[in-house]
Amino acid sequence: MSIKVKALSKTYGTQKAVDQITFEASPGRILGFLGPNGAGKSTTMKMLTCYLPQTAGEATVCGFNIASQSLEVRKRIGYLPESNPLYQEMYVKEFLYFVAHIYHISNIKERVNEVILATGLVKEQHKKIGELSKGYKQRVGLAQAIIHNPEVLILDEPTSGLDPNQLIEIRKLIKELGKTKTVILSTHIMQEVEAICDDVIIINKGKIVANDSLENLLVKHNEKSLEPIFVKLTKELKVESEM
Ligand SMILES: Nc1ncnc2c1ncn2[C@@H]1O[C@H](COP(=O)(O)OP(=O)(O)OP(=O)(O)O)[C@@H](O)[C@H]1O
Repeated sequence: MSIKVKALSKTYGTQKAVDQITFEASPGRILGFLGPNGAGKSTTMKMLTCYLPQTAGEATVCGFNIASQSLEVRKRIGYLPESNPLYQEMYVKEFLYFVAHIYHISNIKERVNEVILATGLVKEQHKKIGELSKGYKQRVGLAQAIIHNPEVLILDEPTSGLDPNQLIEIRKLIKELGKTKTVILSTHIMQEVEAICDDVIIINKGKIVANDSLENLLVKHNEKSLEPIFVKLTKELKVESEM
């Protein structure tokens, strides 16, 4: 297991954003992290990537503790945050060189060219990031997440804003990466999970309400697709009683 999460919680003031979640993720599998708006997905990802300290519980990434060994954890994780903050004034290639320097990558020129190719940025590599379309900015975000060849990839809504052609390309790339790495991705697109994920966690109001392989989940709920399962497990009780 490269990610082990045990009773991890995050409280903002009095609100429990993440409430004692426990799960594991292993290499060679892609884990889809689903939940309605505000369920706690981004908060969980921020804790796993050491951007946010947990309130309680613990987690390890590749055997390193997220609270006490954050440097070791960060070395092994590639993270695409939800808002994909990029330096708008930098050129694509310049930015990737900059990130590669931070990670002390030895063969920088070769590696930057590799990720530019892998993320389909060849034509845009000499543009300023601020001048790119949303989809291409997303690709730059992915490129910076994989540049140090991390064992674990945490991708917060990696395909949001992509056109259907880009979507297919990026999903193909994530699927390829998932063959050897541990990938956790959050998305609101159920078809995306069905297309690329091996395992599924559904989180609702900070608590895990489903944690299984995609296959098992469909069998257990006797459904052919994920959407009705998601709705059943996350709908408001009020709505339920009205039906
Ligand atoms: N910095 C913060 N301060 C206070 N509350 C926060 C903060 N960040 C998130 N929250 C709250 O924590 C809860 C979980 O938010 P989070 O962003 O983790 O949800 P999410 O599942 O990623 O949602 P979405 O699908 O909308 O991106 C929400 O109720 C949110 O308002």
